[in-house]
Amino acid sequence: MKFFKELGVSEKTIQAIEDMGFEKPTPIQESSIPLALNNEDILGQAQTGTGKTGAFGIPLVEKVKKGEGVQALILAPTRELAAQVGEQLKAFAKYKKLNVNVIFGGMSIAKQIGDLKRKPEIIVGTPGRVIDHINRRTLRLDSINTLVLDEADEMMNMGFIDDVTFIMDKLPKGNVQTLLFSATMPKAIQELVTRFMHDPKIVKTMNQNDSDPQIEEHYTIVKELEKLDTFVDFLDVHRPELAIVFGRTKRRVDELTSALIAKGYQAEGLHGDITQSKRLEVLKKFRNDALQILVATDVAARGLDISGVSHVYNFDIPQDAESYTHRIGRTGRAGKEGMALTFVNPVEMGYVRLIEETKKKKISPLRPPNKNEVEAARKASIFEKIRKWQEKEINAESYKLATELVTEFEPQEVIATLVNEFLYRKDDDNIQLSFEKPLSRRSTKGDGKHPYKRGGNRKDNRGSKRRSGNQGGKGYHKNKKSSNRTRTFKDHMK
Ligand SMILES: Nc1ncnc2c1ncn2[C@@H]1O[C@H](COP(=O)(O)OP(=O)(O)OP(=O)(O)O)[C@@H](O)[C@H]1O
Ligand SMILES: [Mg+2]
Repeated sequence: MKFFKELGVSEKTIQAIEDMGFEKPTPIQESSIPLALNNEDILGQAQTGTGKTGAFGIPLVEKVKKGEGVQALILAPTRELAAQVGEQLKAFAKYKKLNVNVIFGGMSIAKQIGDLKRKPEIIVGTPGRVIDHINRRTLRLDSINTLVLDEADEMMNMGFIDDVTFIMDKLPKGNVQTLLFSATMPKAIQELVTRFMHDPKIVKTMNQNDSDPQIEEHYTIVKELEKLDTFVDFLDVHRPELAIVFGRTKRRVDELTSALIAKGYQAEGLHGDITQSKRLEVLKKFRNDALQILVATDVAARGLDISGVSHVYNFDIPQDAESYTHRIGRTGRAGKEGMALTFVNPVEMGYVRLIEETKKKKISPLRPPNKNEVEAARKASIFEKIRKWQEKEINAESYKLATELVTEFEPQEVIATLVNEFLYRKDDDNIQLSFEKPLSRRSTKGDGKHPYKRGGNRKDNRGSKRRSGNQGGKGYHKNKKSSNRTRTFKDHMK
């Protein structure tokens, strides 16, 4: 393993990356940086959480010159990812003092126009808002010499391809270096991708053990009506530090979030119909450990790097192996360990097989915890919680109330009542989710075809207002077994 210096990275940038805690390059960085510095086009593939942002970001920061106009454009599929990549690039460029602007929808366009007037050297954005600025002539691409597509296969997917080609057409002809990265690169997409590049170098650092994400992968078979209770049982037994739970639709995310809150968990939802300021606020809370469970659609599947995510749950199984890879890749990052658990309706087993075939890896079955295990875990967590809470200063009012309570009731009775609420609120049978149709049965033999075609509303990330409409309203339903609405999968993506 080499050091950054040996890869041709300058002192200033090495200083910046050392400040970030990077000592040595990861394998994808080691292979990509020298090629990128040599102005080659790169198609880079490496597992989730192995430093692809640095693989394109470090050489890009090296190449860009301060004060010479807009030179690099990085496109990402979601606003949250654009914001995160922007932050990393700013950190890489700290001593070169480059100006990095992040532009995406849902935020004030006037402010972005003002920022763009100052000619940032690097722009990170989502395609929709970038096109907006091109059309308003507030962003000119004629001095761009580097284009990056992060999550390249997603950017070449149905919802984005037209926007991305529109932007590429506006770039100067001839000498733009293109750097395309993703953890997944289905064959069909790879051919498309290379058409946009000049003799690209294909860099794949997949099966190198030291960069393998350490993710323990499991599935559990569960019927739709038992999903919520089983999930809560697993949560109590696993006691995740931070967890991301993926639901198939926006309605599902809303309902699951409300149900978890009603059962006493700290949870918030993230999907394309939530206002942008709320989306950013939720993610900030999650990053700062002020929120334990993030419930999300696939909008959170790609690229997000949040340390402390110990568990990923697919409350609903994703319909293709790529989505699975990205979702579970939110844990087990930068050499850390993680656990992923997928809930599978019996008719969906074909999808587990598809994922196993594509990834050439077995996912092992896990039986739901039994009553005793759940009780033991909940009891243990009460002790743990009380010890933790006692570290905080206890409000004088609380002491006063405690005295009043024990004057009126037996102390044991008071505690037993509180414990009962804490432990058994979770078993409230009245909290139900609307029925969500399982994925349609798939042949378990594997038909050799890649089901890569997906929902047509991928653009939803950038225009949350565009598809508001009826999202199932109130969240979870009390005393309502199933509302059996027939809505298609596509209607609810993101
Ligand atoms: N050389 C390095 N040394 C130490 N940590 C690193 C290094 N490079 C990257 N990291 C850290 O590893 C984590 C994952 O990096 P990054 O987000 O770039 O992964 P990725 O490959 O883009 O993953 P994904 O496929 O999910 O987008 C980040 O927290 C990053 O700061
Ligand atoms: Mg990434």
